[in-house]
Amino acid sequence: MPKGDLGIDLGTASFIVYQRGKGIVIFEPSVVAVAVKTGEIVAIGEEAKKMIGKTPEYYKAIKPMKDGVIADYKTIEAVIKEFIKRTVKGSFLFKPELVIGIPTKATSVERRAVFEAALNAGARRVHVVSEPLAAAIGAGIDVTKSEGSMVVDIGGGTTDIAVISLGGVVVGDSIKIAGDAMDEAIVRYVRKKYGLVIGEPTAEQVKIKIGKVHPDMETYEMEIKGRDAVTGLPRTDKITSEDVMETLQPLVGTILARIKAVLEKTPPELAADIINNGIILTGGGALLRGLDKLMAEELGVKVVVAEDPLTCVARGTGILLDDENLLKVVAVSYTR
Ligand SMILES: Nc1ncnc2c1ncn2[C@@H]1O[C@H](COP(=O)(O)OP(=O)(O)OP(=O)(O)O)[C@@H](O)[C@H]1O
Repeated sequence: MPKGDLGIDLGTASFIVYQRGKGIVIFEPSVVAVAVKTGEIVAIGEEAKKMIGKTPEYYKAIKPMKDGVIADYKTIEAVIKEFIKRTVKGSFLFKPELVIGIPTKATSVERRAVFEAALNAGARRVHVVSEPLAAAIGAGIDVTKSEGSMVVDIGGGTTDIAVISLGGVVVGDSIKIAGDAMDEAIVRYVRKKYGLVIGEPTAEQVKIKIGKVHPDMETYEMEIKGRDAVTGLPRTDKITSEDVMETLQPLVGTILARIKAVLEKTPPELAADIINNGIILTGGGALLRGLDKLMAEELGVKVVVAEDPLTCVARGTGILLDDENLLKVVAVSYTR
């Protein structure tokens, strides 16, 4: 494939684009600002995110990805078009080949819609690959082996659990409990315990900066700014890592229960491989302090956090741009 071809991770939290021969060239929040009257896209990513809550009446900020799936195909088409424009500068006739990660549970109709959106956006050929497979490839796993590997990808909208062998997902599950649900839980907790109304971006900062899910991890404190739930006036308060741990416990508990259920459905031979190789954690949620330790204790299996877990899917699609044989095994390809 020529340089300029793209690997794309359309995440609930971030859009990440890998350009062949260059590496990651776009890493933006998956937010789009649209003109209310015309429906025209006015900003994508960081610029659009800044407009949330501050947009004048004639702009609205939308998140075209919801719970890990594409909620708005027309916008995604425009987003892909914009990515092609930004990366394939100057060469108007060049139509890139795209590798796009899609959720495991995407139906054939949704897969087809991704393909249509990408072709309409100006792609020459489109390959779609299941996200946990792309994440595993990005994490350096040889997915074509008969040996089983387990990948748990904790993103913004979804947690994907997949047992992979011979280039496919043998057993898997996808649940709508991931980073966003954690942020929402922190918002509710702070309101209940401290009588303080905070926004989800503040909750996310708390989770990232001082969050933990294992008691052995160090405890920190953080000042949070919000609005008093009773008086409505702005005020600050303090939250600790222990608070976050208490808040996230039920969510992490559910994720662990679903991983256990997948392990129980895994054929014994592959389960033995997983015990030997451990579970690979990818996605932003993998960075939650103490999650690997908690998982290892609760599941009795070694847990490894992939290097740079946030970019595993995008780097996986990038590796596929360079490996046509692997692409044939793991992806579904379309040309008009
Ligand atoms: N250090 C951290 N600790 C805990 N969570 C983190 C950390 N860094 C990022 N996150 C969370 O990871 C999530 C984003 O992860 P990622 O980029 O893998 O998701 P995504 O691919 O966009 O979403 P999805 O896979 O659901 O479509 C966000 O919820 C973010 O808050």
